[in-house]
Amino acid sequence: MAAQNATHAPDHASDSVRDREIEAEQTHLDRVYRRLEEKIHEAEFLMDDAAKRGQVGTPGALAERDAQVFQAGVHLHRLNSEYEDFLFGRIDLLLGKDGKKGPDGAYTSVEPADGAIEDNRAEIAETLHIGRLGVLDADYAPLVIDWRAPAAAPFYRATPVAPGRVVRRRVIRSKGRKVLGVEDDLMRPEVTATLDGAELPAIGDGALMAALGRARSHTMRDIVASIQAEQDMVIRAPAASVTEVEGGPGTGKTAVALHRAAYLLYQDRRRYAGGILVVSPTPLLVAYTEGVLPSLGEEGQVAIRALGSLVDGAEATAYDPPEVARIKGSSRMQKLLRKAARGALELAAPDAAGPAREAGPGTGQDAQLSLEDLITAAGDGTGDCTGGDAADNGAKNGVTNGAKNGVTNSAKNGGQGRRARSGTPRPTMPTPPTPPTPPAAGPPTRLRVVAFGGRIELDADELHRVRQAALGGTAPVNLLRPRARRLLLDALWNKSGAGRRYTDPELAAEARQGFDEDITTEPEFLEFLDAWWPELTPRGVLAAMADERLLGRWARRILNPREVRQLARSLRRLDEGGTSHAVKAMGDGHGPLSVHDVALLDELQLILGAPMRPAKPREVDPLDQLTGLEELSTFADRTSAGRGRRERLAEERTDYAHVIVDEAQDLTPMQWRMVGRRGRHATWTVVGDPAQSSWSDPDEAALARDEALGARPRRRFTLTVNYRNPAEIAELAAKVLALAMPGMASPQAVRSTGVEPRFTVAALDGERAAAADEALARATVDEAGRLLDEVDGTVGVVVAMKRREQARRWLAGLGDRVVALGSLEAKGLEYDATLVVSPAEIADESPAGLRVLYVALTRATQQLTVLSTGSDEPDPDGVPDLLRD
Ligand SMILES: Nc1ncnc2c1ncn2[C@@H]1O[C@H](COP(=O)(O)OP(=O)(O)OP(=O)(O)O)[C@@H](O)[C@H]1O
Repeated sequence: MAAQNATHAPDHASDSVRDREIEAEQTHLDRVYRRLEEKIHEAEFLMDDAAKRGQVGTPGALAERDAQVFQAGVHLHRLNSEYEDFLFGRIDLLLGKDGKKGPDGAYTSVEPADGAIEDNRAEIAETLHIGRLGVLDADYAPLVIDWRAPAAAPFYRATPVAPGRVVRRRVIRSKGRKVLGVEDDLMRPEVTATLDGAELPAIGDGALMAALGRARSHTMRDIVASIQAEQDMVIRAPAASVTEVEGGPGTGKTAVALHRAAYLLYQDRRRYAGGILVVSPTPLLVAYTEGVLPSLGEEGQVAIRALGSLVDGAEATAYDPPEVARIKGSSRMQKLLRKAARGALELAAPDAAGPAREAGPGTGQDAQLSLEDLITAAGDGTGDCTGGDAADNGAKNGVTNGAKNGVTNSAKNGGQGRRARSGTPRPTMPTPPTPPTPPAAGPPTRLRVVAFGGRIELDADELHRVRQAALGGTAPVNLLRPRARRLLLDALWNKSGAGRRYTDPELAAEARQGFDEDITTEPEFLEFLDAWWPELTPRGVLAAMADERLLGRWARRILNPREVRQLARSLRRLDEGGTSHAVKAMGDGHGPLSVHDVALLDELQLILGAPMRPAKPREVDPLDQLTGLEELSTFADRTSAGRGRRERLAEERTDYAHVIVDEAQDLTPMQWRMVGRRGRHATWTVVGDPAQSSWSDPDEAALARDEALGARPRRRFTLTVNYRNPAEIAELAAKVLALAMPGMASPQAVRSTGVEPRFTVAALDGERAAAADEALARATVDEAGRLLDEVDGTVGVVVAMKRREQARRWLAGLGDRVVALGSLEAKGLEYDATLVVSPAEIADESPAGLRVLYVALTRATQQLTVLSTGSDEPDPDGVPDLLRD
């Protein structure tokens, strides 16, 4: 920790010294802007020159340069108006041990030269300014060092214990082109240092405290100006393999993970052109954090996605009740989904009412029938692929005379225009004058073809056997269709007995080839195949699982009957119309998804196999194209134009070069599998806090996590300082931590505000439920209003999940500084003030309830109120049972 231990002069510098220092920084900033303008002029000159000299270079290169100049102009304009702190830091350094300079023009030595300090006096040998991008002057001397460059590392790492060459670290606050203030930390307070003969002053109360004291908005800010040493170690950790970071609430895990993404891109843009994925637990946390990377100059290659939106087309925000989430998240689902996918084949094709089925005669089935029904219904004449009469007609018409002599004359006989091949027998399928069959669901239960002048039929049992044979092994169900087709042909061929008629294997093979060709080019056969082996969709299969009877069969020895009931009931949501029979659901499944459904969809995608689609060309990253001036992009630029692009990039990619998992403690085993598939070849940064886990079976999740990360070597870090909560709030939260995870250490709060948490009580025991709710509503609104008056920024009201909608209604009139959150939604977020409503309700909601309550209690940066109901058993001071000593 640098600033925490650093000595900052307690604002002893007089106003005139402060003004002088600000003036000096202003002069430097002006120089930087002048240099940026020069660079734009240079680019414009190049353009002009190129135009004068005609087509020098390829048209593509000229267009690129044109775009570059245009972009640079736009960016400069925005830099002027929008970049609050383009230049934010400065370090004053002693002479280094060696005189070597790095590529950024700065001296590389970490340690000071012998004799750099004598009698506690020293001369500053080098001053570096740190900013969001690097700028060199015309002589290649550094005007600004990019915060990610090695030369900037001492700005973050130096501490009074290990100051290296740093004497003073300064944070500069600016807006647009104007410097507003400076905050200094002295790393060697005992040394009197001079710069150009004048003593080096120290101004302000220290940068970290200034940053932490600022009011919060609904979006996270970058911490680039005040990254602390232990955080910097994580951000700059080598990219290889897996970086795991643990730390309590408010230790900066999310901030560090995002800064690390920017650092990795800076270090090796080519490598990470494969994209960086940041996985967040909730859309709220995505919205809260998504501005950080653009403000650091990076966004084009980073996709931030919530767990509920990780699968294209899925946008889940609903939460399952804990007992259902527990089932859906468990790794037992893998086996169940495999069974369900195979079982679902027996149900209707998704387009069961579509034209293909109408074209195939006799495929009608009672839409409500399940597999058993379908099989027992076989043989009643409704499940044919080809109508019996029609088949007879075909035979009578002499379309086929697969005769003993093996000569086919279907072409001669005008048989359906098939290609005639001498020497091969000609099995055929007739094209019967079929009356359209009413749309129906359920797979066909009989396949009938006409070949060799006779009818060949596979009945329901035979078809079932063929299906089982095709399903052997673990290959994706949709991709097994060619195999099923081949096995069907084998079965038909065997049944025809034609194979026995040929003693000459060559003739037999030729006959078989003709047989296959003729049958498989018949529309009726293809229609049969479509209906009998439909292409399954993940949503369709999931919806089919809403049928409790079917699910019970598929889940035998996997779930208990209670779990089957709970799961089936939950999946009924997918069947929008509410008609929950499985067959209809198979063609439907487009109802709202829960967050946990998404991992199931992803697993099913794997089990079913994606239909082949032409590969989309990968988009070129504009950052790769812009050379030299690429650094000059700004926040507004990147957020507006970037969003659409970011979404497209995320849509196209399922495999990333680096995966960052935030709040990793919350991923269920099924979610780990989903995320793991997106980083099969990736390096990883995984941040989390076991004490905040809302998942009830951490061992199972740990196993799934290990599988997702594979055998890659891991590097572990622990963050120990809580930058969010004042000590007063952290102390209260620690009481719940002691209950939730006995023995687990709390992070150390970096500051204290002197404001103790407040306790109030809404409703007392014995009140009727409606009256108690009203009292709770009133108390919530009153207290939220009071907190809004107390703080300048945001107020978060955290309630049990079951009260989420209710609380939103209660608070609707208080404006947008206040937000109502279900306890599971509070993950990762922070507010100036937090109101936690009924700790007992939150804790009782799930087996991990105490940990969820711990999360709720650690969201505030300034003030916390705990509002109790009767069930909290508050003492006379309003302190609920759970929070007493
Ligand atoms: N070095 C720093 N300088 C200034 N602010 C910081 C620093 N480190 C963290 N913070 C601030 O502390 C707060 C907590 O950070 P962050 O959300 O990243 O913590 P976290 O460990 O992810 O917390 P949680 O586990 O509760 O989600 C944020 O407001 C962040 O900006």
